[in-house]
Amino acid sequence: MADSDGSKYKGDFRIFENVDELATGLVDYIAAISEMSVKERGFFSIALSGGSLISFMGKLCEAPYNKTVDWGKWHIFWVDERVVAKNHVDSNYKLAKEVLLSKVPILPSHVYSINDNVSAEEAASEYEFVLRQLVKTRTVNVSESNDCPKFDLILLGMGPDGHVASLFPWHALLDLKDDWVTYITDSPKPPPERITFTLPVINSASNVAVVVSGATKAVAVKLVIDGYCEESTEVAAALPARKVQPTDGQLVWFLDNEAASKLDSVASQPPPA
Ligand SMILES: O=C(O)[C@H](O)[C@@H](O)[C@H](O)[C@H](O)COP(=O)(O)O
Repeated sequence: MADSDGSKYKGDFRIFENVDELATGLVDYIAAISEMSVKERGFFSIALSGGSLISFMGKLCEAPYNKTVDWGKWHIFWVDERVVAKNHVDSNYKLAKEVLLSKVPILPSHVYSINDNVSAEEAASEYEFVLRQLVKTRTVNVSESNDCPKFDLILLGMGPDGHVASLFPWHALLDLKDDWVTYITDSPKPPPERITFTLPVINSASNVAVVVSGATKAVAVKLVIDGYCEESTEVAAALPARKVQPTDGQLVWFLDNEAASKLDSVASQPPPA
């Protein structure tokens, strides 16, 4: 189904029986992009969202990934982060550290967490400054079309309202064109204060993966991918996830059967050989 402007939502869609198989498919994909990025650039720049997505990444601590991934070349960022102390239960950094960062030999200097001692506005500004330095050194690649940072991989979750990162339906942040990192103080999903990448940065990535599981997301998944859902009065085009369309990167959705249960026709496409 196309949007009012006739655009059809494009992407690859991988549907898995259950979350365990989804997690395996996801970490295989991450390991493959890591290997390709390190071979091509000598670095792998990956940006993480929060939520259940991170629990799936725990498989990277297991064989064979713990031995085959070139962890020393990883540079880890956050697509969005709650403006709380880094040891707070709501911190995406804390979540990623417990599940992955504390269990694999990623260099601490390659882990770019926010300054948790300043306001949301200052944290966003500082994070963007750090990012601009890393684009200058090409640790993070740059998009030829708009000078945005071109991450090797951006990992997104999606809320039941179709939000990604900390970009929520109908929010003014969705219209930002020049900022790379912005902030929100009225997040509908608690906690209220967060920093977040903007859509231009997300859509400049070489690879974007949207990782969604569970029946509670099925209506939003259908609205985003099919462009309509009889069970909802929501305007599909307003869902931030439907605005994720990488300019010249690859988009892959990782779905379990429950999240994909209302889709019309997306046949599960096996990963490339
Ligand atoms: O910091 C955050 O809250 C996230 O970045 C947010 O975008 C999350 O990824 C989705 O809300 C999905 O979360 P679940 O997968 O846990 O539902």
